[in-house]
Amino acid sequence: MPALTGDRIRARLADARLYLCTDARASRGDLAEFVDAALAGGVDIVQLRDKTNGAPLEAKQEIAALEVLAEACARHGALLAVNDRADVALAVGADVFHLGQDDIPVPLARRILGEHVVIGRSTHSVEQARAAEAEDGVDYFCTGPCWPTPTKPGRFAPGLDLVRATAAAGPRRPWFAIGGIDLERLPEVLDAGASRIVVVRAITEAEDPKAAARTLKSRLG
Ligand SMILES: Cc1ncc(COP(=O)(O)OP(=O)(O)O)c(N)n1
Ligand SMILES: Cc1nc(C(=O)O)sc1CCOP(=O)(O)O
Ligand SMILES: [Mg+2]
Repeated sequence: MPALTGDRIRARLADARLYLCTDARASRGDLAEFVDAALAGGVDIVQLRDKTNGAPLEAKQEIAALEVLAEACARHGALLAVNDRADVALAVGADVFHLGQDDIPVPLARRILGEHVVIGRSTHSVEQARAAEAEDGVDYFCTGPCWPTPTKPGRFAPGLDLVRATAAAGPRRPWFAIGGIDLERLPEVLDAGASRIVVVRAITEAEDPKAAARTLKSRLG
């Protein structure tokens, strides 16, 4: 179970604007410094998403990296997210659990995690976004990719049309635009109607992750 109650996690989710997915940075060996910088720059939610070799991390490595992220998130008052694996989310007391269209069904994740953990869903079409908005147990969803991205190779990009359609539907749940977003493209994403974003490379590949996060955050209102 997470350290915070579900109500407090959901209140923080409602205020969240900048969501970072990072790998474990095994080749650089700087995960603790990196995440500290990103959080100091204003990242609200950090997810460990490591598919570096096209496959997920072994559970032992995943948990070790999540412990590093958990300590930093607690210090900065940010939310910790786990991708794909409900057992791992439970083990590390994650605040947030993220599910794609091909991952375990939301009711099963809820059965494992209980009511306190926030559950998010990836969506790639208007129909999927509508379903995520309506499905019991889903707290937030993401729409994308806004642009084709090497971080998720082979994933068809519905583009900003999906962001526009999602915004026009006026979802009650928090939702994030994802995929190919960086500082230069951010104005187009905001113009399309998103107010929350998920990024990977815009911060993980930045020379100065703190400055990159701070600049993105400052444009997110
Ligand atoms: C916040 C967030 N949004 C989308 C995704 C992508 O999830 P999924 O489609 O299941 O793909 P993988 O990341 O598991 O490869 C995400 N992880 N996080
Ligand atoms: C992990 C992921 N999921 C996507 C989706 O559309 O669901 S796009 C994506 C990768 C986003 O990486 P970057 O910010 O480096 O383009
Ligand atoms: Mg997944």
